[in-house]
Amino acid sequence: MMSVPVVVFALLLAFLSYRYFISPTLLSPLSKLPLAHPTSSFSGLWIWLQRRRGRESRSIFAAHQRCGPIIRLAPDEVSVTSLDAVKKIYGGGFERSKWFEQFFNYDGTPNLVTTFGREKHAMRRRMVSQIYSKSYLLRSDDFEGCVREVIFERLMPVLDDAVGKEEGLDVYAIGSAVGAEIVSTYAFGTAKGLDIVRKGKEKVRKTYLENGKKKLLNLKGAKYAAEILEEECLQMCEQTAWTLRKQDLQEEVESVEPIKRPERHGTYPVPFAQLIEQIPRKEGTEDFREVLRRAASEVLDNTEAGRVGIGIALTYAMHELSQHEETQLALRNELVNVQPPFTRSSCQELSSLTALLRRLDGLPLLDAVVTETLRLHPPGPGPQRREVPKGGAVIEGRFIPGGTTIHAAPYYLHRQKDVFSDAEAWNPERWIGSETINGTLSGGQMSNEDKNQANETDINESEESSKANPRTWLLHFSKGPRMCVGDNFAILVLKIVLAAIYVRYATRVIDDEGMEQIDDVLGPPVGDKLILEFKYAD
Ligand code: HEM
Repeated sequence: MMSVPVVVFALLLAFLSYRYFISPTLLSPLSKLPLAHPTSSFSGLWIWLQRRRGRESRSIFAAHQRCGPIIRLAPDEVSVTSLDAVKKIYGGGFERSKWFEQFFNYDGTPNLVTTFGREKHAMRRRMVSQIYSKSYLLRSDDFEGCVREVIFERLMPVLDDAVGKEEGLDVYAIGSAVGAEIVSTYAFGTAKGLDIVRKGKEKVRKTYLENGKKKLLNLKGAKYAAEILEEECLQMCEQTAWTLRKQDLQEEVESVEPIKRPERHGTYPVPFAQLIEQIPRKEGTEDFREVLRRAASEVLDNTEAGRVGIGIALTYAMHELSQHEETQLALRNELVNVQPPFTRSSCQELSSLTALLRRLDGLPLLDAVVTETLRLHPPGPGPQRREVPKGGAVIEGRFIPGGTTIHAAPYYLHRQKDVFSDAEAWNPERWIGSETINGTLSGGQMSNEDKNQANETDINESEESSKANPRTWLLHFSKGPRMCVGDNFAILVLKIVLAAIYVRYATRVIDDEGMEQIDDVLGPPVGDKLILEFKYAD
């Protein structure tokens, strides 16, 4: 006769073996999928280790090359590389996985990234999608004002100062600062938004960038850094709200007793004004402090997206151009031929910057440089996690149960050998003459809504015709209803900054040690810097 403890132990062992080994390995619908690693069916250890060692995307890519377009990484995690699967997951609007909860700001105050649930998300997205659309930006005096101030009045003197200096300039730092500042000034107006780019702001710039890095990469002191950034952003919200209120009061007074209206100081805070007007009406929030916190959570997330996304893309575009002198010359040639001329001296005096932005947006080589940089060096190269909806879904002919984490990643979609020849080479030429989702080469100006439709069409293309149109494989802004809402903003900013730089300066590498991208969800340079030499172009 077995004693009671032995029976209990045996039952427990049987239950654990069933729950954690037999069921996931033999009975789960996922058991038919190829395994990224022999242990993937019953353990998440392998993929956890790859993540810890900073080899996530490279390891998953290698596993796909061995095992095909759909693989199991862990008992409840699947990765895909086929376009059909991407269409279903992202075009079908699968929810973001709980992993994204780390992007809440202010103790769980949501923003667009962390708004779960289709309807709630669509409602928040409608508040901002129009003011970030290309058609809006290219007609906006406020966007033009931000570009003029941040790029021509604040950035250019810093670059002029770097000319001829032996120590060169850290382009990763200044590019990240430009990315954050242009989003922040659009959100709060040039008078109240971030001011970290210009000469004399080196100390605040360094502190801001360090706090951003600590928060995002969860480095030592991340919590404290996050609190500082949150407090700073909330203060900008409070000051901007106060300015808006003063303007309203002023207008009330003026309508009774007309007096000369004072000049408005700086640009209008477009996204912030939109958020504080819409959040109470659409989300039913009466408490003004809560409205401010929600607006701050949104703007802080956008500003960080600008710092990271625009910062990384700018760094790699300039690194590649500094190594490809012939492309740098061809780009300058394209820029100096823009009519009316967009030359070194006319930059600051351009009477209509918007007209210039439109022309720059239509330049083939500039567009190709940006697209190729985002293909080979996507700022977020890693997996874009989604959750299979309740009831499950059929992906690549396999049934995937509801609740499974599923994803694709730009890193391996952008390296498909049968789509991109010589995929590891930076070759902007591959995009010249190719069709475009953003409508840039055809000179069109699509709104976000137009583009979402184009994206749908693009999502509905067959695998065969998609191979002929490599743009359909690009995932750097994701796809579908949860794709990046700032994509047009980011592309326009990248184009105007690169144009303003390369029409005026020539750059050369001084120190590019550690330029490989961190292999994680976000991919800044491992060395955390890129030092370039600046010279005035001939
Ligand atoms: C080159 C620059 C940028 C890149 C590569 C980029 C990339 C992305 C990607 C891949 C996503 C989807 C992430 C996922 O679901 O897994 C995303 C979402 C988002 N991005 Fe960007 N982004 C960039 C710049 C910006 C900027 C400047 C803004 C500021 C407005 C912004 C705002 C957002 C927001 C709000 C979302 C969430 C959209 C939603 O849930 O509906 N991004 N971005």
